[in-house]
Amino acid sequence: MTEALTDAARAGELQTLLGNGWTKATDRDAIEKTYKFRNFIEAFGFMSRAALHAEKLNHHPEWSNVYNKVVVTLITHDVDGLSKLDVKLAQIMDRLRES
Ligand SMILES: C[C@H](O)[C@H](O)[C@H]1CNC2=NC(N)=NC(=O)C2=N1
Repeated sequence: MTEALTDAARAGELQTLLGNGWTKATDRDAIEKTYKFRNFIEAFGFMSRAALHAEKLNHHPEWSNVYNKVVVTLITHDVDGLSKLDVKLAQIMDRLRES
């Protein structure tokens, strides 16, 4: 069972993500980011690569795509809030975005 994000991780890794384009959702304990790409193929390529990581982690994003934009929300449904899996997937997505 995944556990809620610790206070230490909230002060550490989570703050780093919040300085890197992620924002806290206003209505629940989740983080959100909009990635913008040059075109649909690049956006969809990002989603395909992120999907493989999500499946491997058994941790899945809430997301949507319109043309060159991918809007991502990360939350751990099992704890109804953030866990270290959300931090991990956010870090992976940011890394994929740069590659
Ligand atoms: C049964 C399965 O392991 C769970 O439903 C997993 C799948 N993917 C998940 N993804 C997310 N974002 N949160 C979860 O709690 C979650 N739980």
